[in-house]
Amino acid sequence: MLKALEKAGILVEALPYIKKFSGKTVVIKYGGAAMVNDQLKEAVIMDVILMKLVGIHPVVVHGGGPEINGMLDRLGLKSHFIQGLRVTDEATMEVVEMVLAGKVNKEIVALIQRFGGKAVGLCGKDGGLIQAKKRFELVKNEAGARVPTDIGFVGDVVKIEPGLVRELADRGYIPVIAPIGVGENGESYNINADTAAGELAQALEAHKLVLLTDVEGILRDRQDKASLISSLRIDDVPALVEEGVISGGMIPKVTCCVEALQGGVGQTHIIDGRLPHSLLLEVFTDKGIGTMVLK
Ligand SMILES: Nc1ncnc2c1ncn2[C@@H]1O[C@H](COP(=O)(O)OP(=O)(O)O)[C@@H](O)[C@H]1O
Ligand SMILES: CC(=O)N[C@@H](CCC(=O)OP(=O)(O)O)C(=O)O
Repeated sequence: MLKALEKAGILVEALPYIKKFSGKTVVIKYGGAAMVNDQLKEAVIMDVILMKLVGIHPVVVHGGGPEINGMLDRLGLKSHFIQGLRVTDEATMEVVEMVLAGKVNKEIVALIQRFGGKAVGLCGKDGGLIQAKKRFELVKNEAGARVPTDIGFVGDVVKIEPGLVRELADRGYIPVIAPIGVGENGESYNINADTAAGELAQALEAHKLVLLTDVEGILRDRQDKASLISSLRIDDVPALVEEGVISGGMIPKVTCCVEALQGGVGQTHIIDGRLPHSLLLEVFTDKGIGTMVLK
């Protein structure tokens, strides 16, 4: 049990951070891998609600990769990834949209409401929020050259229309956003949730972008927790990707941090969403956790 003085100390420690972030936007990417159990989900949601109550504008962008895999599995469809991105044919796109915009999005909204917050769920189609076009992923061929490769209905963000999100945030709501983009002809695009979060953070001129995931942060050696890279300069990122230290799902994460910083976002962090209240620790305490990617 914490003694009263210690509890007070914790609150006092939070004060400068509350003051610093009041009125500022913090984009939180809540990944499927960090949504593994209800207890953890509730802890994340409570942190987000607390942020809102002290005057910060949290915006949640969620993933749901494992949920999509589960549903594809039940339907007898295969999951296939290239460089961390799901190869998305028409049937897969239908499932992705149903799971992300239909199921996961509304579950998060309901949870926020249940714990006393106010939330509105959107996908990138609502109000033209995330406008996208087909992405051609650069993939190394046998000769080692990077060639543009068709991976189906995977989208690149063309434009973000952030007005609606700002209005909702100003009116006391926590916007919850599913990473589905809309094309010129109203077609849907599957956008990696980290990428969508990074783009939204830029468009909203966010103070901070926090990516919650299922590892401690960026590890130099994935078998060794002690090898956590606690701060990483953007200039050092390409070499770590080239060496294979950063691979798979970590590639879109670190790329989106780099782009967000270049696009004016103040701070970017990759933290462990499995650790209860990691978000709170990151935002309100002196104790840095996870990996901070910085300019
Ligand atoms: N250097 C690294 N450090 C930590 N994790 C890494 C690294 N390189 C690749 N990864 C992988 O990236 C994963 C996180 O990405 P992903 O599975 O897409 O998570 P999320 O669902 O949270 O977006 C980790 O679980 C790990 O398997
Ligand atoms: C193009 C692409 O890969 N889209 C992702 C979108 C969901 C996502 O990013 O979920 P996590 O954050 O839980 O990984 C997918 O289909 O899995």
